[in-house]
Amino acid sequence: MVWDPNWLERPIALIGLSGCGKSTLARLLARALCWPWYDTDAAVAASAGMSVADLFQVYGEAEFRARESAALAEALREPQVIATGGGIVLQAENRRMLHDQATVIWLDATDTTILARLAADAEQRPLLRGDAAARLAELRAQRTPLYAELADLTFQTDGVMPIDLVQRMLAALRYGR
Ligand SMILES: Nc1ncnc2c1ncn2[C@@H]1O[C@H](COP(=O)(O)OP(=O)(O)O)[C@@H](O)[C@H]1O
Ligand SMILES: O=C(O)C1=C[C@@H](OP(=O)(O)O)[C@@H](O)[C@H](O)C1
Ligand SMILES: [Mg+2]
Repeated sequence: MVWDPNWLERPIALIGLSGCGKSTLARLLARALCWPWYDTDAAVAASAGMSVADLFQVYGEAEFRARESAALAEALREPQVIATGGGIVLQAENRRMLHDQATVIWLDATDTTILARLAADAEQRPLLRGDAAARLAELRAQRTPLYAELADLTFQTDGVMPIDLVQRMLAALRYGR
């Protein structure tokens, strides 16, 4: 990682697998920076008038992905902290937008941590239904190279409270740690 003085001049996008803390951290980091925040999943749910889980079930993943790309494009129009969905990196167009227009922070956690965090919430994470551990392993294998290629900064979140992660992010963004 090489510190870039322009990191705080662009929208900040949080990427990573489900359960690594993107939605939680985006709000907290935005508050600390006095910036707005945006969650692409919340925007998609609002645009469809139904939950992400119901959208997957009724209209399918392709419809969700199209709405997700539109939400990302809208989010990148102003400086704010953006929580993406774990699959945002699947589409080349989304990767191009993130690379060109955002400071990208990759949040990671071990499978054990993610499964524990999401145990109470499996119904709202359609891609982890069924054998969640096996699905998570597949998603990690497919997506890790995509997250790694885009990331300006990376944080391992296991055992670190959100508020402490925000302090680490601020230090890295402002001073390169
Ligand atoms: N650093 C953390 N330590 C412990 N629990 C966390 C942490 N970050 C997020 N969580 C919890 O994990 C769950 C998933 O977090 P969320 O922000 O929705 O992740 P994502 O948006 O990446 O899927 C939530 O219950 C949240 O409270
Ligand atoms: O990993 C994925 O493809 C998805 C992750 C979810 O967001 P979180 O990463 O916030 O759980 C949500 O966008 C949708 O269920 C698909
Ligand atoms: Mg989220």
